[in-house]
Amino acid sequence: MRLLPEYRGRRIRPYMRKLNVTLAFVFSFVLLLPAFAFGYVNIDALKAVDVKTIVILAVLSVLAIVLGIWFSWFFREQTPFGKKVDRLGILSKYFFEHGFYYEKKRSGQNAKSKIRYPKIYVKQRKYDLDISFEMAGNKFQDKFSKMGGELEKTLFMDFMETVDDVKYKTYTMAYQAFLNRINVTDVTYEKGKGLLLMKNFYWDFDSDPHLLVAGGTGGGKTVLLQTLVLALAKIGVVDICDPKQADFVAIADMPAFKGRVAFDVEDIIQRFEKAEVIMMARYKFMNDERVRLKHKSLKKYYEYGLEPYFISCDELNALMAMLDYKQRERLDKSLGNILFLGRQAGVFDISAMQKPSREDLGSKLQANINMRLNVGRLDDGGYDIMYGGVNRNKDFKYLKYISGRRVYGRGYGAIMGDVAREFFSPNMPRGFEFYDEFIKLERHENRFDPDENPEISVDIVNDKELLAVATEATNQANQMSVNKNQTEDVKYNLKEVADNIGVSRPQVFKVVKMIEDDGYTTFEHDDTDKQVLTSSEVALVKELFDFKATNDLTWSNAVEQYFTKESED
Ligand SMILES: Nc1ncnc2c1ncn2[C@@H]1O[C@H](COP(=O)(O)OP(=O)(O)OP(=O)(O)O)[C@@H](O)[C@H]1O
Repeated sequence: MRLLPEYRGRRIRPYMRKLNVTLAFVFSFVLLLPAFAFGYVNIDALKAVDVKTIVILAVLSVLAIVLGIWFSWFFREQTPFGKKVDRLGILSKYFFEHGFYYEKKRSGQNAKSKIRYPKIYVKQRKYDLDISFEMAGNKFQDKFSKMGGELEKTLFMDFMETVDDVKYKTYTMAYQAFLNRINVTDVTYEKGKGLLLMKNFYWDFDSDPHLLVAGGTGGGKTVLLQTLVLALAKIGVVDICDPKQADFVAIADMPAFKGRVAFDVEDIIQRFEKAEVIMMARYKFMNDERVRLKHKSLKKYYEYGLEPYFISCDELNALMAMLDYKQRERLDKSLGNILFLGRQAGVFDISAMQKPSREDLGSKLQANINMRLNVGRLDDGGYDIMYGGVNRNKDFKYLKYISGRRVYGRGYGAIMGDVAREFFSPNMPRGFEFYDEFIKLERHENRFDPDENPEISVDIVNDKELLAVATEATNQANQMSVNKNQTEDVKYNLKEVADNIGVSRPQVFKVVKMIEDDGYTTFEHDDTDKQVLTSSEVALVKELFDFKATNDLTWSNAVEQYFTKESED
């Protein structure tokens, strides 16, 4: 039970729309004080119309006004506090210009009418802000329920998600994603979290298998792909397909990649066919181990001591354009099986393309790639294929410059079904050469690759029994979105849960509390009585966020329907 109303931040008021003028006025006034003092001291000269004194006073006054206006601009645009103040002004102006106000006529013929805004609050944090709109019968409530895109345009920020409660609808908007950018060399794998791509942004391939990277020419797709290859080759084997024979030519003879880079169309198709063999050979090994260890069901690859295996392909559009009908069929079959069955065996695909297209991907392939990143510019259709219906109203922006500097590798990222968030591909520092890093990589052996182990038979892909084992394991894994055994001992506090999901801590707190209060489940509490969640509980909360977004529900409805649906299932 709550004794006090929830603090939702600063209320937006009509006067705030004139904050920039007010600030300029205040700054100018302060700076005019020396001019006034000068005038006061030289009052006699002024009375005597001394030209020199008048000129000095005029210059001082003009300077004070110009400086006052500049200070006001500098404060609002360049200081963190000033930016917060500026956002209040921008929002107030937006609500005024779009008629989101009540007007009360005052008595008297020429009296101005009084303006009042509905209750709108802004809570600004370091990386994001919440804007809460009062609904509860408010005449603007229909408009307030579709504000995501408008707020993005108005504040030039990234819409993350909405949370509904009884009276308010709250939009979370993120800014300064740029500050979360990391360097290429900081991209590392963290157990239980995945590959760190940005501060608080991971690709957890074990729970969100396969990655699609898209972006127009020069957007930074290849640099991102090289970054991924560099980080992933440290934790497993990476095979590479480069149909344009461009960026990976130099690494083909390096220890970690020798015999693992394909350029010709036929070689590339064979590489995908071999990746399917590798996947099935891993399933065979895992299943034999399952029998030996007397496991009831097949666990994930790392439970049997295996490292992940990745197959990456740059320029998928170009590759598809080069294939004849037969080749396309072969590629679709192998890639399709890898995308569908790869997760449990730790076999992951990374595909990069200039322009995501339904023909090149096919709906089956597309549906099984869980993680999406784009860098540079895409057209509307491209964003739609990448991020789906949940993001249809999102205002995807293309930024070439930030603070006057050319920016590379900016785009969006999301797990399929989530709201896309602004993404900055890890920064390649000046003077950094991938070549120097690739050459240092140690070779990880791949005992499931028929090229590297003659005992592996390519016919394993036709083993019907093994296929049944793989399919069943996949179906089971798909039902349980996170394998409980993996990180049962790792506990996440609510801040970590929020970071993992990409939402704010208060939102997670609210959902967790609602689940507990409604008696659906209880979470463990730490010494300070704060909830801590296991990874499967994190997955549950995340699924709830997805469920709410996909079905466009209020939180209480989402929680209720989600758990009733679960128990019916
Ligand atoms: N993350 C980054 N950090 C710093 N610079 C980058 C980054 N990404 C790209 N660049 C700069 O942009 C240039 C082009 O990037 P990249 O080759 O990755 O583009 P692309 O999208 O693959 O284009 P294409 O499809 O034509 O090959 C790079 O040579 C580099 O100078």
